Amino acid sequence: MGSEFDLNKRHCYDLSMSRRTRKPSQPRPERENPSTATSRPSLKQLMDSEGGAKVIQGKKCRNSLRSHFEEEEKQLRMVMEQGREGVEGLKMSGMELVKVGLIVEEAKDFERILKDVIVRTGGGGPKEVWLELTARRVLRPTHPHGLHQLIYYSVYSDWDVSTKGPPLYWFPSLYQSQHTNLGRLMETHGKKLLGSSYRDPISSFSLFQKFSVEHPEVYWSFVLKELAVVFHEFPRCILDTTDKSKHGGTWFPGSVLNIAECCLLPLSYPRKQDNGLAIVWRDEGCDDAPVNCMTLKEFREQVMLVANALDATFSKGDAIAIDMPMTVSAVIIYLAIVLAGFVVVSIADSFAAKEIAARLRVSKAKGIFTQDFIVRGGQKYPLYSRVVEAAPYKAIVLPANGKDVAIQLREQDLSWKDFLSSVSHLPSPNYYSPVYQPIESMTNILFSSGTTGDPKAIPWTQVSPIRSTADGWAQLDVQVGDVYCWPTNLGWVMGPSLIYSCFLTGATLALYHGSPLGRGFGKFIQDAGVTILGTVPSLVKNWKNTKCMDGLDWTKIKSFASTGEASNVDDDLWLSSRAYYKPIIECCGGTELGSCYIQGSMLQPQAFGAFSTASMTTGFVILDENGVPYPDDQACVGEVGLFPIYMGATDGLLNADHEEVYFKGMPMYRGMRLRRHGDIIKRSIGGYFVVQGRADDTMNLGGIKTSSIEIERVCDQADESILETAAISTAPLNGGPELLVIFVVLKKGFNSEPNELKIKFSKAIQRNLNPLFKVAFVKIVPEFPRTASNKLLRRVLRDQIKHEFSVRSRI
Ligand SMILES: Nc1ncnc2c1ncn2[C@@H]1O[C@H](COP(=O)(O)OP(=O)(O)OP(=O)(O)O)[C@@H](O)[C@H]1O
Repeated sequence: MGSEFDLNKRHCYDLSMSRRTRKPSQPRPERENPSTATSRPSLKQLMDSEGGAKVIQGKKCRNSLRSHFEEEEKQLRMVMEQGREGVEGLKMSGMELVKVGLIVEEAKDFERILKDVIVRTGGGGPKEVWLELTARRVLRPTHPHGLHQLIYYSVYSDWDVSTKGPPLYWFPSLYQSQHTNLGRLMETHGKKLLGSSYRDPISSFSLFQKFSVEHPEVYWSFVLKELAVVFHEFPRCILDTTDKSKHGGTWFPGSVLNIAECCLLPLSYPRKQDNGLAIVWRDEGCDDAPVNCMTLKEFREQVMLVANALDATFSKGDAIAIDMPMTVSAVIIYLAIVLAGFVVVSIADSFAAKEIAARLRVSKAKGIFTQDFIVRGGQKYPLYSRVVEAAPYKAIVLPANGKDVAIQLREQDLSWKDFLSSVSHLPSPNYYSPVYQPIESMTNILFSSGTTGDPKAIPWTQVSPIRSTADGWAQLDVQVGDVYCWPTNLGWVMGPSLIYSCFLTGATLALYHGSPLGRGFGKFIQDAGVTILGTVPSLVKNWKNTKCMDGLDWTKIKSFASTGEASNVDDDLWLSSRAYYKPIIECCGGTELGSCYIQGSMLQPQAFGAFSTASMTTGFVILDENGVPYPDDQACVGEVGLFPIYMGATDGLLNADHEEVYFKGMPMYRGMRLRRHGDIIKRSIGGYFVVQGRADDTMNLGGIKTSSIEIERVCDQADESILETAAISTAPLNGGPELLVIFVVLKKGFNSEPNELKIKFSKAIQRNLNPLFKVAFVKIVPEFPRTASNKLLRRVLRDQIKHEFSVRSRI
C-alpha cells in the first residue's frame, strides 16, 4: 500500500545516521531555519564566535560541549541496548537538538528528558513514547517547529504503515472521554443499548457507532434532547420510511418549529442564559482593543429588530441573499431571515458579479444584503459595486466601517441605517413572534463548491441545521462554555453550520472581522480564549510558512478541526503543536449532506490528516472498480457509496436532477440503492481513512488506477523548492496510455528547472508508489486555479494542458 507516512521517512532523522553519512541527494526535511525560527543563536553561531559560546556556556569550550553530547549519546545508547525494544529513531545527539534551534542548556535538558521517557516506556513502542512525550508536555508551542519535526518523525521512523496503519499522535484518556458529549451519552445509555458488550466510551465507540447506523431513530431521539431544539409541534415519530421516493427517509414528520428561534431562546438544558455570551468579535486593525462581547439577550433583540424590518420590506416566503463577510451583522441578518419565515440565499463574498448573478437567478432572490466595501488584510475592496453589477432587485447595504455607508446607492437600494429605521415607529421593535413552519420547509439555499462541475443549488430545510450541529456536538465535542471560531463565509456550508453549532449547543461564537491570514487573527484567537478552532488546510499552510502566529498563546484550544481539502501531515503537526498536541478533527462531507460522512473523533486515537470513523448514524461501503463493496475490515481504496437513509441529506436540488446526480447508476447493497458522493477514499489497517480526491480526478497510468492526491503527496516532498503540486493525467493527441503531468507552484525566492523536477518527481514516485509510473511533463505556474472556497480545480488544469499539447502539435 502506498504509504503517506513512508514519505515522511524522508523527514525522519535517523539520528544514528549523522550528517556526515547523509547522502547529498537526500532531501533535508523542510523545517524552520533555527536562526530565523528563534532569536536564540544556533550552535554553529555559538561556535563560530568564541565570545558567544562564552556568553551562553560560561566556561565551557567547544570541545567540552562536544564531549558532553558524546557522553550523553553513549549513555543513551547503553540504555537502549539493555535489551529494551525502545525507539531506534530517538537515538539523537544533543548536537541535533541544537541544530533545530535549542540553546545548549535546553538541548542538554531535553536530551535528559528524552532519555527518561525512553527508560520509562522501556519495552513500549513509538506510540507509548509519543504518548509519554505529549502527556508530559515535553514539546512546547514555543519550541521551533524543527524540534517538533525532529522528535515526531524520529519517534515514528520505523513505523510500518502497511501493517500498523497511520502513526497516531493523539490518544483519548478514559476520564476525558467520559466528559465529552458523546461519552456522557454512551455512559448513560450504553449498557441499556449494547448490553454486556458495553465497556466505556473509548472501547465501545465503534460498536456504538454501528448501533447508531442500525438504529438511527434511537440515536437521534437521544441527541435531540441534548441540543436546543424546541418543537412548536412535536414530530409523530423520528423516522418514517414509507415514502419510497425519499431515499433518505422522512425525518421528524409532522413537526413544526422555527430553528432560528431555537438558537435565540434561553434554556435550562443545554444551559443558555440571557446574560450568557452569545458572540465575541474583533475588527481587524483593533488588535489591542478588548474583545467585543454580546449577550444572548442583546443578540436576540438585534435579530428580532432585523426580522421586523424584513417584514416591512419583503413578502413572506421571499428568498433574500446575503453576500458579505461573516460579521456579527451577517449572522444577525441570517437568523432574522429564518426567524421571519424567509429563505436565505448564501453567496460567498469572493464571487465575481457573474457568479453572484447566477446565484440570484437560480434562487429568484428578491433582495440582497451586502456591504459597501470589504476590509481585509489592511486593504479596502469594493463589494457593493460588484453586487450591483449582478443586478439584484434591491440591495440593503451595510457600512464596512463607521456608522453609514461610504458610497452612493442606486435608487431602489437602502442603507442599513434606513432599513433599520423603518421599524422605529413600532412599540416593541426588538420583539418578534417567530414564523413556525413544518420541519421540511426550506430555510437556506446554499451552493456547492463546484469542484466537479457547475455548483449545485442545495436547499437546506430545518432538518439540515440539526444534523450539522449534531456532528459538531458528537465529534468536535462543542459544549456550553466553548468559544468556537472557524474563519469562513455564509456562502460555504461551514458558515451556517458554525452558527447553528454554537447557538444550538450553548457555545459562544467567535468572529474576526478581517483576514484570517495574519497575526491579528491569531491574536484574536488568543484574546477571545477560543477553545475550538476550525481551519482549512491552505490557512494552516500559510500560518506555518509565514510564522505569523509565533509567540501567540493558543493553549486554551481543546480541539482543532479541518475541512474542505486533504490536510498536509506536516502542517497539521505544526497546528496541533500550538496547543500542546490537541487533536485536529478532520471533517469531510458535503453541502448536500448538511454534515460530514467521515470525521475524526475525541473518543478514538487520531492520526494526522486522517479520519477515524464514519460520523454517527452514517453507513457506507467502499466500492471496487466493478461497484462491489470491499469487506468492512479490509484495507482498500475505492469510491464511497453512502447508505441512503441519512438524516439531514437533501432529497432535491434546485438546478439539477437530484436522482440523477446522487442515485442513478449506483449499485444496490442489502436492498438499498447507495447514495453517490464521488470521493475516492483509502481505508488503512486499523480503520483509518484518507480522502484520495474525487472520482473524476482518478488517473489511469499504465492500466493502474491512481489518485492525484497520492501522487501529489509524493511530489510535494521531492524538492525543497516546492510549495505545492497538482497531478493530472491526459490522453496523448495520437492516442496511447495517459500521460502524467505535474503542475508546480514554487516557494517564494526559489528557482527550479522543470526538467530537473521531472527527474526528481519520477524518482520519488517510482520509489514510493510504483516503479512503472513516469512523469511526462512538468509545468511551473505562479498559482493554481481554485474554486472560490480554495479547492484545487484539476479539471481546469486538465483543459489547460490539453490545449497546450494541441497548440504544440500544430507548431
Ligand atoms: N477534510 C477533507 N479532506 C479531503 N477532502 C475533503 C475534506 N473536506 C471536504 N473535502 C472534499 O470536498 C467535498 C465536499 O465539498 P462541497 O460540498 O463544497 O462540494 P464539491 O464536491 O466540492 O462541489 P461540487 O459538488 O459542486 O463539485 C468532499 O466530497 C471532498 O471531496
